Amino acid sequence: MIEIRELTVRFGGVTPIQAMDLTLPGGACGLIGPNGAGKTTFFNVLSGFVTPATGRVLAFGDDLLALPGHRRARWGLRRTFQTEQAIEQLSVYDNVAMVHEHTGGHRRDRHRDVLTALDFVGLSVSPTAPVGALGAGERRLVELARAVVGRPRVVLLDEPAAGLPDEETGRIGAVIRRIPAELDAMTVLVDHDMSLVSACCDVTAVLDFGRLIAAGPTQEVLRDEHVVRAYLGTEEVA
Ligand SMILES: Nc1ncnc2c1ncn2[C@@H]1O[C@H](COP(=O)(O)OP(=O)(O)OP(=O)(O)O)[C@@H](O)[C@H]1O
Repeated sequence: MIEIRELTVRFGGVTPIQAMDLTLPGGACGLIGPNGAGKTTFFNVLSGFVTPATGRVLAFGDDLLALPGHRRARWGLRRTFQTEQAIEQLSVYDNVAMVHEHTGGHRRDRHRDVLTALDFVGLSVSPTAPVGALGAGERRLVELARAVVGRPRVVLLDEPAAGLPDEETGRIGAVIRRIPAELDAMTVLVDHDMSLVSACCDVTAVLDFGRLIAAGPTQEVLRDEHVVRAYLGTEEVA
């Protein structure tokens, strides 16, 4: 569970998050909103790239903002970024092992944990293959493997299937859907693809230019008239 209280972020005159109060109950959660609504900024606050002006974030009761960024990773906070982070010249294995090391995984467990993560995401290429030689869908699976290796507790996913065709997006969604039950970690998915959000998230919150405008069971939220208006004018969201 993540509890956000009175969270405000300011960049000069821009306030991308304003007095946000939100409880993400655990399991599979979604966060949606128009471009510039503050979703990535929210992830940046949780992962330590941005310091908020005010507010508290409790993750499973722990005061996340009191921990420096590297301690949050060791605590079990993981994230993917809109742009791929894997290093093209390094192998699939080394790219995942690097995160295992950074997040405090024991060296003696590394081989097993890296192969387990690759198996979990269903990556069928050789672990020794350089990431630069992989196709777009496989590279996104490497990003997911990096986010789940070891012992994640909260996995933040920022448009994890961006740019992929529907079939490969479905494959990514199927992996994300398994994370809460099989890895005992909660997921928070930020995405503009409402079919992916519907498929992966039990509950969804909606940000609109710094303000939380809806939160609840995903199917109800996607039908909410305020959400439909904020997101797409008068059209249905999904
Ligand atoms: N480091 C920064 N300095 C100044 N302004 C910033 C910074 N980071 C984000 N912003 C601004 O904050 C607002 C929210 O941006 P953010 O990237 O969080 O939105 P988003 O909801 O993730 O959008 P998208 O769906 O396009 O990824 C935008 O107006 C953006 O220009």
